[in-house]
Amino acid sequence: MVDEFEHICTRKANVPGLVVMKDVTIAKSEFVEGEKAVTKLQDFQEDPELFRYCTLPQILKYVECFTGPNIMAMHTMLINKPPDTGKKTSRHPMHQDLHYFPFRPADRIVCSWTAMEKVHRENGCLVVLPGSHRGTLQEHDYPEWEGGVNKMYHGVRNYDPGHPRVHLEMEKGDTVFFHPLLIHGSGMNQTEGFRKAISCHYASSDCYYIDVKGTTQENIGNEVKELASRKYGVDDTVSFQDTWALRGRLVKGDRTSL
Ligand SMILES: CCCCCCCCCCCCCC(=O)SCCNC(=O)CCNC(=O)[C@H](O)C(C)(C)COP(=O)(O)OP(=O)(O)OC[C@H]1O[C@@H](n2cnc3c(N)ncnc32)[C@H](O)[C@@H]1OP(=O)(O)O
Ligand SMILES: Nc1ncnc2c1ncn2[C@@H]1O[C@H](COP(=O)(O)OP(=O)(O)OP(=O)(O)O)[C@@H](O)[C@H]1O
Ligand SMILES: O=C(O)CCC(=O)C(=O)O
Ligand SMILES: [Fe+2]
Ligand SMILES: [Mg+2]
Repeated sequence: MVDEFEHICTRKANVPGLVVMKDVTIAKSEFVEGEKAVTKLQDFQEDPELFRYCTLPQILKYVECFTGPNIMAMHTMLINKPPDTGKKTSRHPMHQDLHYFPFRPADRIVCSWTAMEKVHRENGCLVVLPGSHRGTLQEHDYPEWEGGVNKMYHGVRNYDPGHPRVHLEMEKGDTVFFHPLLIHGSGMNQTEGFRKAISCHYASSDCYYIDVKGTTQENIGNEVKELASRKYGVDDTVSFQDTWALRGRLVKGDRTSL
């Protein structure tokens, strides 16, 4: 999967629908080539080699406990957290993934996140607020960071910095499964290496879409729709829900609703 990542970065592989995202400070500075420019690959569901991650039986065994037998891969990412440029933009603000998802119920959604190498505090491991998955969805917005923030890196507004945190230091291949309401983020990468992880958000295909108009999710819904119209030229008839229905891919069972 590391090889496939490199092929994508050097354009030896071209994957329909895949979004290659650069760190904001790297994108706005001079040209950086290949994988060193890439912060994250998003939506690799049409890449056979990377999508193999989403179908691994040793992962689905646990996913099925939360989703039941009809399992959709709704969101796929390969994160290549770069060495921080000094602006602290390699951080990911504390957030709840449910903010991005116009479907419910939350308990039928689960994320698997696998370390592709040793992750620790120095290279920016995941940080979680234990127990926060028992709360509700919070208001999210861009954090006020001096050095800039990556596109769509919304964070929880007014979260309690005094809440206990747990740093998830992991060995290569270790996998964490977490609830979409769990407040989490990741720190700066203070090493010279790129910290790689691969993840998939699964949901039961029996989940249903919700309308985010008038909710705290309206801001991200509008941002995603703007991106879809800029990138694919689609008009306003393509909804926030549609952008998810188009990207979601069945991994097991039947596609009943999503
Ligand atoms: C169907 C579609 C669906 C998509 C849905 C995604 C939903 C995901 C939800 C789930 C999320 C789960 C949780 C999460 O992971 S949250 C983080 C998720 N982030 C994204 O999904 C980002 C998606 N990608 C984009 O928005 C675009 O590809 C960006 C904007 C990144 C590049 O744009 P484009 O491809 O057109 O490239 P360009 O080279 O022409 O640059 C244009 C301008 O943008 C500037 N720029 C470049 N890089 C960045 C950056 N990192 N931050 C800020 N700005 C950036 C660049 O300097 C230039 O500005 P200027 O110099 O003109 O001022
Ligand atoms: N959708 C989910 N994704 C990830 N973890 C989950 C999800 N739903 C529940 N969990 C976690 O799985 C474990 C079992 O959950 P369950 O709700 O069955 O038990 P519980 O006794 O209510 O525990 P808790 O009070 O910690 O939630 C708990 O640790 C819970 O936090
Ligand atoms: O890998 C990380 O740093 C966290 C990424 C994350 O939480 C997300 O993209 O939703
Ligand atoms: Fe997240
Ligand atoms: Mg419970």
